[in-house]
Amino acid sequence: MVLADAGSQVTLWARRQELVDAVNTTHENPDYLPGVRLPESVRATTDPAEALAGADFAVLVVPSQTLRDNLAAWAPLIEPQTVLVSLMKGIELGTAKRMSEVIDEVTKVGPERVAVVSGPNLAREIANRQPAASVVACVDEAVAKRLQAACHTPYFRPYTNTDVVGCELGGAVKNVIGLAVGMAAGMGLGDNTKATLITRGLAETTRLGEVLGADPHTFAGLAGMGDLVATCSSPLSRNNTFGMNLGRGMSLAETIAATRQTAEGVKSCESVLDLARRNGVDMPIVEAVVDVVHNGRPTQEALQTLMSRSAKAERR
Ligand SMILES: NC(=O)c1ccc[n+]([C@@H]2O[C@H](COP(=O)([O-])OP(=O)(O)OC[C@H]3O[C@@H](n4cnc5c(N)ncnc54)[C@H](O)[C@@H]3O)[C@@H](O)[C@H]2O)c1
Ligand SMILES: O=P(O)(O)OC[C@H](O)CO
Repeated sequence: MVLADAGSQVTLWARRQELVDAVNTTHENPDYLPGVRLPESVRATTDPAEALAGADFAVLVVPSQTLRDNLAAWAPLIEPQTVLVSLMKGIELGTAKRMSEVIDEVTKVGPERVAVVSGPNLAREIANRQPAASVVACVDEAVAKRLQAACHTPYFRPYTNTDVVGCELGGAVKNVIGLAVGMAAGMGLGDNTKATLITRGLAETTRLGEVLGADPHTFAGLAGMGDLVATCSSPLSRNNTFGMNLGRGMSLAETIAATRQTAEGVKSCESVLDLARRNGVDMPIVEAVVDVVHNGRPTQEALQTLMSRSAKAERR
């Protein structure tokens, strides 16, 4: 919708024929965004070759853990001019790779043809055309500027950045911190606890980012603090809601059953922790989330562990 509103002809790929038919005939995606009328210049197809033919940009947005397999099938269809754009906010399990790394590894297009869009961009609010800003990141600034122009609308304001690593880490780790903040809210804890988790969550994200070569300033921007604040304060956030259900005492199985859409932090908390450990970075909040989500640790115990860590300087 954003790309179409900015003037592009958009072809949406989807797996199910009935959803494609609904988008093409009613201009609505009834399963994911009911009540939102899509521009008529958005067409849908089940054929990836049709979606990719002649594309200036291919915007990739599937659950992060499914990207590699999907992309392997699409790679032969990607034309030499096409820039690959990731909207995904996850880290791959097993490899601990960011999505742009997976894209480059599978397609071999080179980092200059891989871009990332990340920021406080809850889909439902964007679909309602509420004002929002975002970051368009690519190591090649000229490519970032082209993509910025392609998604700039009166309600969507993209800023360019060349720090792909920082933008992607900001997006992936905020989902995990969103789970932690949701858990605290579900436990009935108040704003001091939530603000502490948000701020120290950003501190551990920045610590990881610096070791991986990101610009620490990125984490104070839209793809860092901006996205973290949106996710940690919104009832629309799947990660926040997922955490809240766990904090209220629902089991993991019940919480998964209650979650219709992708809450990336549930899987990515493990891969973020893996990435941190590979790089010798301490991420205690991420570790606590993994303990609760994957090791069945009660939220109260995980919180106690966090609060009983040794006292230290705020910056180290
Ligand atoms: N929804 C948001 O507000 C938002 C905002 C910014 C970024 N993101 C990111 O976008 C990514 C996708 O999330 P979403 O919100 O679109 O999730 P979603 O659950 O709403 O939609 C996921 C889509 O992927 C499809 N899908 C599921 N498994 C698939 C597979 N194996 N192969 C191909 N398609 C598959 C589903 O059918 C669905 O259409 C995530 O990384 C998320 O962090 C989401
Ligand atoms: O619903 P969430 O938790 O995946 O958050 C959505 C977006 O990432 C916010 O920018």
